[in-house]
Amino acid sequence: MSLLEARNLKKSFGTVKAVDGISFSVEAGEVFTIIGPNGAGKTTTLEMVEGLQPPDGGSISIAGLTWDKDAFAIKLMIGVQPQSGAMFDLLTVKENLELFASFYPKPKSTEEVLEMINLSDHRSKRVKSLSGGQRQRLAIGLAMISDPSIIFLDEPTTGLDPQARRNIWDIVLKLKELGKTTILTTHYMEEAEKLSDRVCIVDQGRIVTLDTPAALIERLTKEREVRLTFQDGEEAAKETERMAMGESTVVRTLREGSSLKLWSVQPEETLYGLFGFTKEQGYRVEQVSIREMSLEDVFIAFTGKEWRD
Ligand SMILES: Nc1ncnc2c1ncn2[C@@H]1O[C@H](COP(=O)(O)OP(=O)(O)OP(=O)(O)O)[C@@H](O)[C@H]1O
Repeated sequence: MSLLEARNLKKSFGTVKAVDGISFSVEAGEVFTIIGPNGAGKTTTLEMVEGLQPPDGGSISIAGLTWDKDAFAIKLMIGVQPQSGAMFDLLTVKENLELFASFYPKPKSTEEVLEMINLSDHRSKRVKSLSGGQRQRLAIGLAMISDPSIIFLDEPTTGLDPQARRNIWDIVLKLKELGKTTILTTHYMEEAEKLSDRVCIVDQGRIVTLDTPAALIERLTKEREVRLTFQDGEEAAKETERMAMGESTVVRTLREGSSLKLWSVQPEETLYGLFGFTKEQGYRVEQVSIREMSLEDVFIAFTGKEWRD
């Protein structure tokens, strides 16, 4: 049995089907990420699993327990990152942690949490004077203060700069090292790819696809984009394009001035052939790259839509 099972969850607001039959299971120790564009239904899904919104249909079980029968026991097992309005602005970081700790029978030590969220040096700062990234780290600290086995983080990095985002990633990875299970929502593909054991891509209230990031990328077409830029300008690019079009591994080409893009089913082999040709012709190649596929490509392949962060 999985640690958490959500089956056929549904939730509508008026005529909007926010969640339209979502099912997934999460294993102990996993970082499980729900990713999707704005309005995809991530928060609604998470809030139903967290017991904050009743589903219109479907079922949720956490360690075999259900919200209608075992709400108290589930609340002791899970930690939910509070919305920033739930923190006390005039209290210090440490005081907020101590206050939340007092709600639980066996909380984690405040010192240990301060260390985990890297706010030990800011323990005496009032919450109102924290930066956006520090507030988010405190919110994660508040989610872990009860020492839960499952931690829910709803878009913990939205609106943060890249460094602040990475600091949050470090905390998620530390939680994983401690054997905690983390359920995360995000609309940053890079984040989902870096942190998650498995990713569930949602769009319009439904699961588009669900698997490990590597397996999702592997499922994509075998075509890879190869780019070359020539020092010798347009003529070299044109001639190399003509040669490439004759290669059986090359699917299509696109040239812009002295830059050439081509899509190959065997990019390394194509490159050997191209280099043989350019050397023979005496063309100097300035830049070469093979573009790796990402989760963003998975989203585009499954939905036919462009991804927008
Ligand atoms: N309380 C509510 N009342 C009315 N409509 C709602 C409510 N909560 C969510 N919705 C609608 O349900 C849909 C899904 O919203 P949800 O917040 O779950 O998406 P999301 O994927 O978390 O989006 P975001 O990334 O913008 O937070 C949206 O169309 C949203 O407008």
